[in-house]
Amino acid sequence: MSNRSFAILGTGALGGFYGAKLQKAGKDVHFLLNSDYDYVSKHGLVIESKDGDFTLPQVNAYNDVEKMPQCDVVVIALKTTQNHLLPQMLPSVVRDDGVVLVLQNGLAVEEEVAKIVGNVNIIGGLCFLCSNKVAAGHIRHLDYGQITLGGYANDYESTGVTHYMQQIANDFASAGISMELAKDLLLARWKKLVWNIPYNGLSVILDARTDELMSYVHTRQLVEQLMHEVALGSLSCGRIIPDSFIQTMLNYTINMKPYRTSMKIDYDERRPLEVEAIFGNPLRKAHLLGVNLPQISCIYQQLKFLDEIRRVEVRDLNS
Ligand SMILES: NC(=O)C1=CN([C@@H]2O[C@H](COP(=O)(O)OP(=O)(O)OC[C@H]3O[C@@H](n4cnc5c(N)ncnc54)[C@H](OP(=O)(O)O)[C@@H]3O)[C@@H](O)[C@H]2O)C=CC1
Ligand SMILES: CC(C)(CO)C(=O)C(=O)O
Repeated sequence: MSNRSFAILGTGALGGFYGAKLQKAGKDVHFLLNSDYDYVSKHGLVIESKDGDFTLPQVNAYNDVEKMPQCDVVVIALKTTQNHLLPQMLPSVVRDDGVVLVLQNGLAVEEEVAKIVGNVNIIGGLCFLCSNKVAAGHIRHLDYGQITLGGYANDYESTGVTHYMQQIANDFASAGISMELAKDLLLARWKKLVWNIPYNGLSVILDARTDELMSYVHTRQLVEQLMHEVALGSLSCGRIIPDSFIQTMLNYTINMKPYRTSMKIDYDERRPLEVEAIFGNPLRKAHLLGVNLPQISCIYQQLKFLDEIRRVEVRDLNS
């Protein structure tokens, strides 16, 4: 067993789930919390999971990154809407020569991380996980859980499978998490967007669950068209997504339990939407390479409107 230490920045649906699994497997894990800090420092974490429920009555909880020890692996599990906090969080918690593991959805976060901490290894992880936080320190894992890891190098050059990726995959695998290693992080991120762009976007705009989007011919066609446009975006970066992958994602969703996407949950809960990481960054990357993605752009503009309206409502409610 390795003795690598882990810092989980954002102990919510994803960070709480994977962090708790790592601690249960005997790893040294440190959790950064926000509003749940008091509760979790007293009561720990409860994980309800389709793979078996468990509780951790005691965890290393922090409400200030400066109080955390420097760790070997720093897992970014905040919503990307909080990434403006990373410049003040990362430098103090990551060990020189340590690893920053970005488990968020979307594109280009690794580029932001590389600008903040130059002396570390950066790994991206694509999580096929359906998990929600249902109360303070209480995570409900509904389905799936696999993580695909890919190494980050300047401009998303492909790194192949690195030693660091292998070590971290072993740590997570020893905690019962299914792991896959990708040679090319940029391709892996575009592949994840094949799912997130249509379902996250349409679930909010059309007020629909995944099963509803797949039940009607018009929405199903729209999902498929958006998936093909994501593949065009990927191609603009020189990464080929085959049609068979799109078919696999459609089948995957048909077989999934009816699901409210993470963006839909955020919208319903009046939280900011991850529009820039999931839509804005891919659009800008493709645009810089001379490729416009009109259908994705149309979804992006509608989401920006809905997000802005919600933010104004929340601001007015709190003032
Ligand atoms: N949930 C899932 O199944 C999946 C999620 N993802 C991605 O993972 C990322 C995280 O999503 P998810 O876990 O669902 O989101 P959550 O909102 O459940 O978790 C984020 C956590 O970060 C905490 N946080 C926010 N600000 C701070 C701060 N300043 N200091 C400490 N903690 C803070 C929040 O605490 P508080 O609420 O108290 O502010 C919250 O608990 C996103 O990019 C998402 O797209 C990807 C695949 C699946
Ligand atoms: C694909 C899925 C459902 C789980 O990985 C997801 O990423 C999300 O809801 O945002």
